[in-house]
Amino acid sequence: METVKVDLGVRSYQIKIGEDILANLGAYLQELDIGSKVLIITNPLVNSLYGSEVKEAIAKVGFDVSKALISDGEEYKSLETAQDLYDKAVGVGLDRTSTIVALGGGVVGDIAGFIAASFMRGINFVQVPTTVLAQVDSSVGGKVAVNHPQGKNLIGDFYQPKLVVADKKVLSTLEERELKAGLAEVIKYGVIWDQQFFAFLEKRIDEILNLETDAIIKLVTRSCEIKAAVVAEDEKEEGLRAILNYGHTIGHALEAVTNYKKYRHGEAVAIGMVAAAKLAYKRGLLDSAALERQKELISNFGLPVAYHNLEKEQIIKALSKDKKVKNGVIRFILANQIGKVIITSDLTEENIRETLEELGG
Ligand SMILES: NC(=O)c1ccc[n+]([C@@H]2O[C@H](COP(=O)([O-])OP(=O)(O)OC[C@H]3O[C@@H](n4cnc5c(N)ncnc54)[C@H](O)[C@@H]3O)[C@@H](O)[C@H]2O)c1
Ligand SMILES: O=C(O)C(=O)C[C@@H](O)[C@H](O)[C@H](O)COP(=O)(O)O
Ligand SMILES: [Zn+2]
Repeated sequence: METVKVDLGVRSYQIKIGEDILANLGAYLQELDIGSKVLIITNPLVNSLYGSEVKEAIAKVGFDVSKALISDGEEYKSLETAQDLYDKAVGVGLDRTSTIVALGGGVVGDIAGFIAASFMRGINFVQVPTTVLAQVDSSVGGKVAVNHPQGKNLIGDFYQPKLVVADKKVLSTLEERELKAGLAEVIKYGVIWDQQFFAFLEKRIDEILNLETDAIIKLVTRSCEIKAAVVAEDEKEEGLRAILNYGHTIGHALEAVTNYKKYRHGEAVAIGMVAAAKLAYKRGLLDSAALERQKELISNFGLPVAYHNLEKEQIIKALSKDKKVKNGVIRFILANQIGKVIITSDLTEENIRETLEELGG
């Protein structure tokens, strides 16, 4: 088993990564300083696949375990769903020593974390991510949130889990589209931080798409190491952490204008990364070879590199809701080579319009 530490002083925690480790979950929880009540938050699909195994693993060591199910889909990462979950938390009698376990992808993790952060002003939180995206990104770093109809993750907090347990085994049941969507965030790490990792991804496309254990464990571990390093340096996105938003400025706008229904988060980020690479090329930051390498890797992982049938002006309007906007100015994360990015607002509206035009399919 691999272990990655997220170094945050008293809020430090471990990410355990391995194959077939879910059965040990109860034992891992026993190592934490937590009370007897545990509420697992999951959705019907993940529950049908792993709910019993996880509940049993936790209950067999003596915890008092309940479960809450939320509807499956990004559109349910909402305040309405949160209200149902608060009702459940009160109903099963959680107290300040209780623990919420998020069992699912990023949607479950983000909303379960939001409940953990706010219920009784904060109770224990453990992430058991079951998608590639959640294992490499959303379960780590403490961004918890629900969406507002006009913008992604507009209501949320920074609230760290006490533990993350990523079991490679559960990825075998993922739909191909979900597997590929998660790989967009993995490509992101290569572009923002580690050109060798980017080259590893270019070389191991088939093994990764076939979920070969060595390649996947390496991919999840390296992604978590990079995210942990960034978060340890800037937990609350006062500076550096914004680089984890590479591809998200336009990506989030695409999700919002399509009511969170047309694109998986990773797909929108994939298109957003192509946009960011084109913008960087136009600004003379990035050479054409590095632009092409990004486009090619995104496309080789079966991810979209353009959008279709959307109004450019609507996307531009949605950009103004981005959380990186400061005093009305949009900030972009742009690469100046594979493995290095800068945060800049030095872009004209013309640059953005032109790029959206080119990406418009
Ligand atoms: N907090 C963060 O730092 C952060 C980072 C990246 C993304 N996110 C958020 O994460 C969300 C996207 O997460 P996602 O891509 O995991 O989507 P998701 O949570 O919607 O999961 C995708 C689909 O896979 C299913 N699923 C989950 N695990 C499965 C398994 N093991 N086998 C079969 N099916 C399974 C789910 O039921 C769902 O239908 C977005 O809301 C995004 O904003 C948050
Ligand atoms: O952890 C971060 O920081 C990220 O930006 C990771 C992103 O992949 C993720 O989608 C995040 O939820 C976006 O955050 P937001 O603050 O732009 O909503
Ligand atoms: Zn993301």
